[in-house]
Amino acid sequence: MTMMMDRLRSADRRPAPVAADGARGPLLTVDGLAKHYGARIGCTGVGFDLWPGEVLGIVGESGSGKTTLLKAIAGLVAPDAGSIRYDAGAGPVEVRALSEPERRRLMRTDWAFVHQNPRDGLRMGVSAGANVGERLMARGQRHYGRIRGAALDWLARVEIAGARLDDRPSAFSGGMQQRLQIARNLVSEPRLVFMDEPTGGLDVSVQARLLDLIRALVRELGLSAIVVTHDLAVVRLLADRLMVMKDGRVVEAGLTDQVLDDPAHAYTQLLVSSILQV
Ligand SMILES: Nc1ncnc2c1ncn2[C@@H]1O[C@H](COP(=O)(O)OP(=O)(O)OP(=O)(O)O)[C@@H](O)[C@H]1O
Repeated sequence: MTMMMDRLRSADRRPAPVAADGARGPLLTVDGLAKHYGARIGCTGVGFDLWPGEVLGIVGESGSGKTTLLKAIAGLVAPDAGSIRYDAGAGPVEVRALSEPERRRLMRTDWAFVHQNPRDGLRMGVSAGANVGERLMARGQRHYGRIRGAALDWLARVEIAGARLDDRPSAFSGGMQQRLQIARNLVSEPRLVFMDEPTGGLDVSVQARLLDLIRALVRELGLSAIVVTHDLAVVRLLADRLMVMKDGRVVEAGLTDQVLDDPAHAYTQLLVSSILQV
């Protein structure tokens, strides 16, 4: 299995893009990552590289381990085994070896996590403006006018009227809450964004608009992202590369169009054909 994954990784590896900050090589390198819940496998033996500016999609049916993998990488659940190396430009750092304050600082600055349910990623008791401004304050920004200006700017970028700045997220629709969560996450200019079913649970028309917005922001900001979804249309639109998971393991990986148009693994063929038949 490991050999197969190594082969997949080297086969789909593209020349290293050079990031704006001059960093070369993968932004993130995951190796042998595993998380068990008692005897049950959450995910196991997962390895991949993520290059600067690249969007990686993780697909698979319910229970295949997508969310566990995403949270294990992002440090929201503790992995049992494996390594996660992150390179912000000064050389790779083993994330699992960071102290808790260092890891939290990484999550507040370089990394961001967009939850499927905006309630998990927003503070529902404070205003939209405070939700967006908070991450700037966490990065040391203290100037009220500048924080308010940045919050207004980001509300506009996610298509929320500036007049809603002082409203609480509970007064927003589901789609607006998700856009606010995205603004809250992107305002601090993270390099790496984790997204767990970012369009899940929304009406189809709202999903399409949100997907367009995410795609535009990812391209405009040159973000690297890992996007978990069970929706192949989402990865088709967003992801450069794809990993297909089944029973906690990666069964296929490659360029998105290649995997979707010419799936090698029987399980991926089933996933693709079941979608096409809908
Ligand atoms: N907190 C938990 N406690 C025990 N088992 C868990 C827990 N979270 C996930 N699991 C199990 O780990 C496996 C992978 O679950 P996970 O939620 O990562 O899959 P998923 O692909 O994200 O599914 P979905 O698309 O439904 O969210 C499943 O067998 C699940 O039952």
